[in-house]
Amino acid sequence: MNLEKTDTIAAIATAHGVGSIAIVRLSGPEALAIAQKITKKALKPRFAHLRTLYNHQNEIIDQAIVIYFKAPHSFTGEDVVEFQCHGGIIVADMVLRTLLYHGARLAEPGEFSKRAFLNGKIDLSEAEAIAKIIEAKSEDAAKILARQLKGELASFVEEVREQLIRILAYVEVNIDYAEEDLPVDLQEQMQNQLETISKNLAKTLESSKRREGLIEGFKVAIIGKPNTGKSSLLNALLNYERAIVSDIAGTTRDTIEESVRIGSHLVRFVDTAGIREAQDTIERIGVERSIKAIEESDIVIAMFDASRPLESEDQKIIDLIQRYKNEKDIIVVLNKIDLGKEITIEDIEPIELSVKQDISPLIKKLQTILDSYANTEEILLVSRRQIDAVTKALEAIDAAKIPLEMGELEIFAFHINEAIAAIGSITRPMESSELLDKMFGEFCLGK
Ligand SMILES: Nc1nc2c(c(=O)[nH]1)N(C=O)[C@@H](CNc1ccc(C(=O)N[C@@H](CCC(=O)O)C(=O)O)cc1)CN2
Ligand SMILES: Nc1nc2c(ncn2[C@@H]2O[C@H](COP(=O)(O)OP(=O)(O)OP(=O)(O)O)[C@@H](O)[C@H]2O)c(=O)[nH]1
Ligand SMILES: [K+]
Ligand SMILES: [Mg+2]
Repeated sequence: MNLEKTDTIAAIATAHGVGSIAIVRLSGPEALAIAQKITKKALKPRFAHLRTLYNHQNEIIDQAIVIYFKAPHSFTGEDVVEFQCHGGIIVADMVLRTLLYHGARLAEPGEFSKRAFLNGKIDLSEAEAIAKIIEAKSEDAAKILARQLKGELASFVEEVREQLIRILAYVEVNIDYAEEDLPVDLQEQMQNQLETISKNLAKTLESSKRREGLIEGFKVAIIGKPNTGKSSLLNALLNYERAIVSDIAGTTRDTIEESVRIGSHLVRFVDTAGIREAQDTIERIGVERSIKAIEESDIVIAMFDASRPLESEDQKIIDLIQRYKNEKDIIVVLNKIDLGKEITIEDIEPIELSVKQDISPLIKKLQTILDSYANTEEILLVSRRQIDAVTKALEAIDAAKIPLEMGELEIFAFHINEAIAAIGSITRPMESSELLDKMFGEFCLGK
């Protein structure tokens, strides 16, 4: 039993700055008593009361909406009182200081969420979603995290865990009671079930990696020979003159990266140095850099100058398109169509445009591709920690296959237990207080 007395904690939950309302949160066993000292009135659970707030010298400091959430029916699972006071930093600070004067302690970053976790109100995957939602940089990210916050990943974890436990149950019966080998049909059945679980986990890992851009932003590389208008396109996409544009071939020397939102998506555009015939080392480096940019991107925009016949430098780009067309979404753009069309490229359906006039056909195409990435029902892992846990579970299941074939049931059970622990750690790690401190310590203050 934990005999340590839990502190009552307080913090400002809203952003530090000028806004119309600021919220101060108070959580812990003394929350109600402390709240009554500042409001001088009783509070009914889950009612929005308009109350006058007083400081310790009995001066009026604000008129605020005060809500009491009685334990365990609160965000933290403890008694919680919220003060929704007038915005700006001065009033909220006075309210906070008064709460501290009456015996509350200033919360550590993430301490409200940590308490919610320790009291079983949220699991770790939900806590992670809360932390990330606050920092989401696109609607895509916020939507995926809202699904996780609702417990989607937690249900997936629970399902896989139960399947593994069921397999383990067969074995345990056999370790204890049977001298002879597992019946062949049972062994086969277990192998099949493990295979299904493996496939399911591998699919989740794969689609999470492929859709990392939903959280972090998708990468789009712009490649092409010199002077096709790559930097002009970057500037048009960003709506400001980020990159130097000139009629001198080889203007862009190093890759330039910049992010912009397209609809609900966050996109990071990468403008590269033009690919030229590799006569010297520096130019070969240019080709290698473009290859790297392609490999690191989700979508490739390959630019050609429509007003000039196809040149051997363009052929290098076409070769790259052929090489990567099965792995990447590639959009071929024939730029400078305002100067007329001289180029012909076979077997490719390009978008013809003039970056100087209108890039909306390209933006439309990008939006269609990005929408298709975002439109997914699949379970997505959103942190390194979650990806590592699934990877570990997969490895443990893999390691269990041979002992199962050999009838070494204890070794088999050991590995399946490893897999169960690994997958379970996504929501409920074997309580290591260090891990929890580290995780919740990265949260914002007041969360
Ligand atoms: N004012 C306010 N808005 C907020 C929060 C908050 O703490 N305060 N949240 C903070 O992140 C988020 C909402 N999350 C919350 C989660 C649970 C409970 C809660 O009271 N849970 C109780 C009762 C459930 C119910 O009535 O259905 C419980 O789980 O028992 C409150 C907020 C976003 N908006
Ligand atoms: N007429 C016309 N000129 C364009 C268009 N787009 C770009 N240009 C011009 O083409 C030249 C090259 O443009 P850049 O954007 O520097 O080309 P780049 O592909 O980044 O060139 P490097 O960085 O040297 O590889 C500039 O003079 C631009 O003004 C267009 O749609 N029409
Ligand atoms: K140029
Ligand atoms: Mg350039």
